Amino acid sequence: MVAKIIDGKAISEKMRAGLAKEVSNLVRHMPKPGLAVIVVGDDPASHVYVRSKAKQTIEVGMESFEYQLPASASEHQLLDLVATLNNDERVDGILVQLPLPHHINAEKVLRAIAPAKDVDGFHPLNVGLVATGSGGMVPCTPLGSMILIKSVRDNIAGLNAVIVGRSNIVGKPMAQLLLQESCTVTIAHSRTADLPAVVGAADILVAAVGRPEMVRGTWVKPGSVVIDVGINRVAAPDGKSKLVGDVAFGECLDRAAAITPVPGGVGPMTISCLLQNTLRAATARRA
Ligand SMILES: NC(=O)C1=CN([C@@H]2O[C@H](COP(=O)(O)OP(=O)(O)OC[C@H]3O[C@@H](n4cnc5c(N)ncnc54)[C@H](OP(=O)(O)O)[C@@H]3O)[C@@H](O)[C@H]2O)C=CC1
Ligand SMILES: Nc1nc(=O)c2c([nH]1)NC[C@@H]1CN(c3ccc(C(=O)N[C@@H](CCC(=O)O)C(=O)O)cc3)C=[N+]21
Ligand SMILES: [Mg+2]
Repeated sequence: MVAKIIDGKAISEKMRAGLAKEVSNLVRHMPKPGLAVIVVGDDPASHVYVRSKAKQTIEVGMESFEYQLPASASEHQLLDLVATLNNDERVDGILVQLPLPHHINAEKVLRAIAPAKDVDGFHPLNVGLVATGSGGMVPCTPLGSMILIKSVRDNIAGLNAVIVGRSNIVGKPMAQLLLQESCTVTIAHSRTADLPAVVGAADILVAAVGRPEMVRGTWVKPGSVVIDVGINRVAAPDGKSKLVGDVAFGECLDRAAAITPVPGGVGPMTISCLLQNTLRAATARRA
């Protein structure tokens, strides 16, 4: 078997072309949808993401507002800025880039974002709505991963889905979406006994661990769909660095039915889903 490589970059570009059309229709009768992104501190990786988010936001015809606070910014300052943006009519979506510096309580900040503007889907109200299948803003990375799964499998009901990783931003919401689609869902984590055996039962595998190429090809069930969420920067032979996922991609090519690459898989989908959530927030809020 030769795995189909799922082209997240191409699918995300198509999504944005569709969003751009919708936005151009919308702005005939309302102001441009706006996305505000707040970064605290000067982590270079965060800046790369935030720049590319801003660029793509503008490309689909929306307004981008960027806020940079120093690493020394207080929790109070950040909460103040969130409150200002909650009340800013031009702003439909608010994203606070994670992780935050340790002296800031991230949970408190996420709860301060107006749920209607919570385009990350991290506010407890949206987490609850998604968990009960009652709507709510769906977190971007799981949403994008689900679109990639659907691009290769029409009906996933009854399939065994295994997620490695139980974070609030990827693993847990991914489990909710797969359960909603009637998969039999297993969530594995650092305390899981015999991870290779658990992974080996997966018809759909989602790896969201943050450990370069931890999932080996021999673990993967033949014929499965492999979604690699991991983004890990590692040293390359040429002395530079490169991105690799949480899955040993090359080892899976003759086992999996389909697999996402890193880069060019889930990452670009995350940003397109963020823009989709922003458009959704704008239409809902201004209706
Ligand atoms: N493509 C994209 O758009 C995005 C990519 N990412 C990437 O996805 C990866 C995961 O991110 P995130 O969810 O935030 O990470 P976290 O660090 O929050 O969570 C990692 C999870 O992996 C589990 N884990 C760690 N080591 C092992 C192990 N040896 N065996 C099994 N499970 C293990 C942890 O278990 P435990 O809970 O027991 O500690 C934890 O649940 C990262 O590489 C990140 O960069 C993240 C967000 C978006
Ligand atoms: N509040 C919040 N929401 C997030 O959604 C969020 C966050 N904080 N903090 C950081 C993580 C990570 N994340 C990525 C988004 C896009 C790519 C992406 O586009 N990656 C490209 C490669 C980019 C490169 O070359 O560095 C790819 O995989 O092809 C990666 C990672 C969103 N996150
Ligand atoms: Mg997101």
